[in-house]
Parts: sequence; structure tokens; C-alpha cells
Amino acid sequence: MDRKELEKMIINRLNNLTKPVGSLGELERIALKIGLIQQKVIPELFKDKRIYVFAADHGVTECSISAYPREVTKQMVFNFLNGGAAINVFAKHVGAKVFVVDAGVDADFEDHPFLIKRKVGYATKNIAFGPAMSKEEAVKCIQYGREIARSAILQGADLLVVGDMGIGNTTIAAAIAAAFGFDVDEVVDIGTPIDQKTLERKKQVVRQALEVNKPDRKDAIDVLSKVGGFCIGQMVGFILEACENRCPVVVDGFPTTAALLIAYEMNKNILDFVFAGHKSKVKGHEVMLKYLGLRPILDLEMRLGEGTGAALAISIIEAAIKMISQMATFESAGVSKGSDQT
Ligand SMILES: O=C(O)c1ccc[n+]([C@@H]2O[C@H](COP(=O)([O-])O)[C@@H](O)[C@H]2O)c1
Ligand SMILES: Cc1cc2nc[nH]c2cc1C
Repeated sequence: MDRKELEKMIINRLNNLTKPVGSLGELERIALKIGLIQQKVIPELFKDKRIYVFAADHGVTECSISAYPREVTKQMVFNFLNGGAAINVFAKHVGAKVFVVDAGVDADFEDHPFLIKRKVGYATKNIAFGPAMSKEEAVKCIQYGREIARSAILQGADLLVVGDMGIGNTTIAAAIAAAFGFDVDEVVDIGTPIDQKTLERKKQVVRQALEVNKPDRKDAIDVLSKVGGFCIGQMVGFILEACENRCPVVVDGFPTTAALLIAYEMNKNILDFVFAGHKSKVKGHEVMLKYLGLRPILDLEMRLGEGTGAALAISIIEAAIKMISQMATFESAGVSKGSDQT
């Protein structure tokens, strides 16, 4: 069936459910999007929901731009694997599994069933003084991310959430946004709670990173290698591969959306498969989402990362699927149609 025809059939079903036309607002748009992804008028609930938290360290932490020390990245990886982090609690709440990817944490880890080891380095170089990584490393990151998504889908995953963990991630995300032309003042904000002086330094670091590296905004790999990170690069590949295989992806906050920006530069067709799980409290996030034309599902003033906002949004996506698949129609329930019915 062609896309236009399917879209018409889904909208027709939505309008025939026992509710005034359009009264379930965004839930109706979510149901339509999932139907188009699954190519079904009545979409199915997910059978294998997975959250992948990409962790890595950044050389830019040398510039003291975070409220927390670098070793928190490694410590939080242990916390994820032990089930004690917010993402573990929310994942359980929505019935999803959590996988942790070591994309470039400054530590070595023992094997663990939910740890995927794809270390590209122990940390990137400091973007304030030169490129974060080589072009080869950037390409490798994307390839690793693609492999992770491909194997998840082959194993049966039908909904993927992308989460991030890395001290310094909000500086890197802001540098990526600025490299694509967003105003530094618009995208540099508090990530972990820092004082005004540190915030000014963070802005200065981002400006310096752009001056020193001169990333070419038309070349996504150039942006990734110069001002990106190992976790960001793997998220780029992960998002691309999921979307190219028609698997819905839910992005989380500011760092994961910076990865989406790069992925979008590489393939402009991916957004039909992407949901913005929430709007982060970090101010640059809203600007990026507007640019991408994505409406966040939740707005809970969260700024944690790890995939937490996206994980919670799963329950809304599932409610939208249940709405279109389980509600009665005017005909089946014997309810009179109003003048708003088509
Ligand atoms: O997702 C967000 O919007 C978000 C906003 C602020 C902070 N974070 C998380 O906090 C860490 C980065 O904070 P920072 O201050 O070190 O850049 C990193 O692990 C992110 O996952 C995440
Ligand atoms: C404790 C802590 C947990 C996090 N989870 C994601 N980013 C984080 C940053 C810190 C500091």
C-alpha cells in the first residue's frame, strides 16, 4: 500500500474512534506515526523495548566545565550495570531492558551480560585545543553504533531508546550545535549544576573549540571528529541504522539530540522514525528540536540524560497504540456521530 493511502486509512480510523475528532491531540499524531512506521492501520505493541546508554569521556573536562569529575562516567557505568540508576528504575517501569555501551570511558570493565564493549579510546582529546578524534575514529564510531543497532534489531528489538552518559557531554553537545550554526549563547547552558563563572568559561571553551577547529557544517564527519565525542559518534550510527531499518528510535535530551543533528545531516529521511522523548531543561534542547521539527512527548523539567526522559515517553507511545487498537469505533459501540465526523 502506498504511504498516502495508508495515512488516509489511519486518519479515518482515528476519526471513527468514540471521541470527538482530534480530541486526543498529540496521541493521535503518535499513533499515526507508529502506524506509518509499522505500515499497519492498527499498529502492534512493542515486543522487545531496549534502551542503549552510550558512555564515554571527553578531553574537554580538563577545562573544568562540569560540576562533577570525570570518574563519575565510569562510576555511573557500574551503577547502570548494578541496576541502581534512574534509567534502571524507569526502564523497569516501562518494561524495557537497559544495555550500556562503553564507547570510550576512561576505565576498563570486566565482561557483563548488559555491557557492550566498543571502546574507541579512553577519552577524546580536548576540543579547546584541537580535534576530539581523527576522521578514522569518527567513522569507526559510526560503524560501531550501526553494528549495535543492527544486532539489536536482528535479536528482535522493535523500539530503541538512545541514552547518554559522559561528564562533559553538554559542552560537547553545545559545540556540535554551534558548529551547525546555532548561537553559542543559545545552546550553552547548565548541564550538571555549575555557577555563573563556570558557565561563562563553558561558553568560552565552546567558542575557542570552534575557532581552533573550524568544523565544516556541511561535513557531518568533520563536525563529529573535531568537536564530537566517542559516545556521540556511536549514537549517530545507532540512530541511522535503526531508522534505515524502519525501527522507531526515541531520543532523550540535549546530548542525544546533538547526535541526532549529525545523523540528520547524513540522512535527511530519518525523522519519520524518530520520536523526541522529552524536552530537557537545558535551554539549547528546545532550539534543536524546533530546528528538527520534532515535538517532545514530555516536558518534565528533567536534565539527567541516561535515556530517562525517552524511557518515560515509551508509556505515552504505548498508550497511543492502545488507543488506536483497542478503542471502540462509533459503529461498533453504537454511538452517534457528530457534525465534526468526516
Ligand atoms: O539529557 C540532557 O538534556 C542532559 C542535561 C544535562 C546533563 N545531562 C547529563 O549530565 C552529564 C553531562 O553534564 P555536564 O555538566 O558534565 O556536561 C551527562 O552524563 C548527561 O547525560 C543530560
Ligand atoms: C550522578 C550523575 C548521574 C548522571 N547520569 C547522567 N549524567 C549524570 C551525571 C551525574 C553527576
